[in-house]
Amino acid sequence: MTNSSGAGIRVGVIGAKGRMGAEVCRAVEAADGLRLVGRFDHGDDLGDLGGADVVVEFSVPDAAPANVAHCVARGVHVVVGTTGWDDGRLETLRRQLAEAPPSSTGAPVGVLVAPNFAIGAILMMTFAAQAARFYESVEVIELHHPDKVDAPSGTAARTARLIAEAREQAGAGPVSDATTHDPEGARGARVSGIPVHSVRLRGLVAHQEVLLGNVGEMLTIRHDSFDRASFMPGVIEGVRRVADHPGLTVGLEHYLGLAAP
Ligand SMILES: NC(=O)C1=CN([C@@H]2O[C@H](COP(=O)(O)OP(=O)(O)OC[C@H]3O[C@@H](n4cnc5c(N)ncnc54)[C@H](O)[C@@H]3O)[C@@H](O)[C@H]2O)C=CC1
Ligand SMILES: O=C(O)C1=N[C@H](C(=O)O)C[C@H](O)C1
Repeated sequence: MTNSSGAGIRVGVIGAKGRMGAEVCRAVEAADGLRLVGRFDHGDDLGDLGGADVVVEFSVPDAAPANVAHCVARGVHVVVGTTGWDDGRLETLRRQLAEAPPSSTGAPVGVLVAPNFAIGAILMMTFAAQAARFYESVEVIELHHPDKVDAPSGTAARTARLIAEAREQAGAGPVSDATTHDPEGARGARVSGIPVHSVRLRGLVAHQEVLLGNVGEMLTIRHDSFDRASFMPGVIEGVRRVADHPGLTVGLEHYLGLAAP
């Protein structure tokens, strides 16, 4: 995509003072054909978004829907990494997109909501969904830095959802679990029927294990982001390609040819 002035893609970043937003600003400034035109954070007037063609949104779950709606209402494409997009929020966003004005090039607006931009994490989710129907038991353990405000992680919620969908399509039953007494919630959360456990530990960045068990065997699929640099190639790919994907796309796998048919 080039903008109507042919000067490459103008990019705005919301949540620009945060851990991810600051990293995204650096990555955009270093990327060929992208120009950083606006940095926005809590309390800033988003206004015309600095004239951006594409906005990258990494703020907090409670703020992201309004920020994205602001962009969409102005015909600006959005790449969203912020978590918290449950079905209700996604449905509202679909309606907003249906009523949105066209982008500066006249094309319909595109929004990419991606729970995780790291290629390994996307592959982990894909592999977990592929494996899920072959195993009696599946559990997800996500491990993050203790400054994270939401649990379970967006990646874990998405993984559980993909696993549950794959199992349902294959006619696999619920995961085995004889627990009837768990007053402290030691068995974790249930997301789409899949147990999910959240660890918060100083020193960690973003990590996840999917454990799949059968009689006499276990398959472990693990991904580790040791540095937020791991998310940047995916974010930049999203910025470059979001205009070619009108409407709402959930998951970068759809841009990479990795999505299940
Ligand atoms: N999709 C992905 O690959 C990844 C997603 N994330 C998600 O991105 C989000 C941000 O994560 P971090 O950067 O670690 O958090 P952070 O707390 O470091 O940064 C959030 C930033 O948003 C700002 N903010 C708060 N309210 C705002 C508002 N109303 N408008 C604009 N800015 C506002 C804060 O001041 C802060 O600078 C989280 O939901 C996290 O789970 C994080 C890493 C990777
Ligand atoms: O808050 C984080 O750090 C991360 N958030 C995303 C999530 O909740 O899945 C992506 C990654 O795990 C890092």
